[in-house]
Amino acid sequence: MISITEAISSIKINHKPSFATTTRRIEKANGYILAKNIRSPINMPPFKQSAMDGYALNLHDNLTYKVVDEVKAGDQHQPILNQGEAVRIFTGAAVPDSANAVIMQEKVIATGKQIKIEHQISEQLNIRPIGEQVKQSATALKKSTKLTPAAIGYLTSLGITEVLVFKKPSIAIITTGNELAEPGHKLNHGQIYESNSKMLQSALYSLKFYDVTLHKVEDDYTKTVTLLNTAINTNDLVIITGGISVGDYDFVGKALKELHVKEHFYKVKQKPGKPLFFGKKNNTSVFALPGNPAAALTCFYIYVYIALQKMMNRTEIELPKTRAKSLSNFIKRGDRPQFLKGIYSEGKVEILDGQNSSMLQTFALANALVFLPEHTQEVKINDSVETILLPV
Ligand SMILES: Nc1nc2c(c(=O)[nH]1)N[C@H]1C(S)=C(S)[C@@H](COP(=O)(O)OP(=O)(O)OC[C@H]3O[C@@H](n4cnc5c(N)ncnc54)[C@H](O)[C@@H]3O)O[C@H]1N2
Ligand code: MOO
Repeated sequence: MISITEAISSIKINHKPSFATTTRRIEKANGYILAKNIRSPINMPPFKQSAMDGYALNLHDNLTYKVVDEVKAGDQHQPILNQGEAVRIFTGAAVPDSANAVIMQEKVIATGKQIKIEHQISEQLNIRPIGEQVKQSATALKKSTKLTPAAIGYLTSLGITEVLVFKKPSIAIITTGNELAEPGHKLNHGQIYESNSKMLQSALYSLKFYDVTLHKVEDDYTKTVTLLNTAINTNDLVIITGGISVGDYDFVGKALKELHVKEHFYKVKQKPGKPLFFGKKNNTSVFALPGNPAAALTCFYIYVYIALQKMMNRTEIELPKTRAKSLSNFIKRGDRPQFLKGIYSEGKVEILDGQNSSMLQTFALANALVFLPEHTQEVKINDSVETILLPV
């Protein structure tokens, strides 16, 4: 049995960023990392652009201007202004070359075709110069930038429709167990609904990993070997739940051995999630998480999460941690370090009841895991506790 620290460092050491790339449509690239610098194909803005509804002026010494034309957003004509002339203009419209300032309409007195401004204004006022945001051929975003909704908006504003990004791992989730029934069917005696697959798939989706397939296998050694073999050969990451403990019908460990998956660790001194396995075959990572749902999800956040971040070449590879004042008393039994479901808010954390690894009810309310190290036996109200913030 190894420690949590050893398990985490094994995962860090054994995951390298994947440099495989893929081209994605921009609207499907949120959360991906750019695999090369992107040059702007255009100047942005592409023309001298008005930032206000008002008048574009060819400035002169007088405060009175003659309005000679109008340019709306999208208009293509370019009226030529002599000094002292103005055109009515609107936000986003192209400012004529011969205009050198825009005054907002609230600041003028208009009488027929004439306007009067209150005082002299400076050149270029309210004009967004060509290429102010980014110049044509300049680097719009650098390689390794994580694409966010704002980045997608920005690249789209430059007319970019697809981007070269680092591939995300393809992930198989395999659930094991004869007792597992599909929701939608009546439960027979001894059955429970299978919930780990949808839970882990949702956790992956919220981290923006979408290449996820779900598989299930009954407690049968040959079928387990066959399914694991295919999953390992066709995915970058395989997450198995259940069947990893020591029972007569726990076939996952034996199947992984038969398939020559190199074991990096099996069993971590922690609660929940003691029978956690991590191994690799070729470039595929294999995590066998305990079947108990809360144990499986805890192991996902503490361990699988790190593997995913490393694969994606991200810099923040562990979930954020903070110290928080406990709002609860808690007594830890045994000497395993423990992760406890909690609700964190503004520097304080409530440790929830119902910490059993089979229970998801409290996990459904939690937004944090409180970590109690090996030698902490008790938490009292107002004690400072390490708190891991969940991406929920
Ligand atoms: N003799 C020992 N027994 C057990 C030990 C031990 O050290 N010695 N460890 C216990 C701990 S801790 C855990 S955690 C579990 C882990 O067992 P497995 O990973 O082999 O998981 P299963 O036995 O298959 O399932 C455990 C539990 O979870 C339910 N389950 C499984 N899969 C799903 C799913 N997809 N959706 C919902 N629920 C699921 C399953 O029905 C069981 O109730 O072992 C202890 N035993
Ligand atoms: O590891 Mo088990 O998850 O303690 O119940």
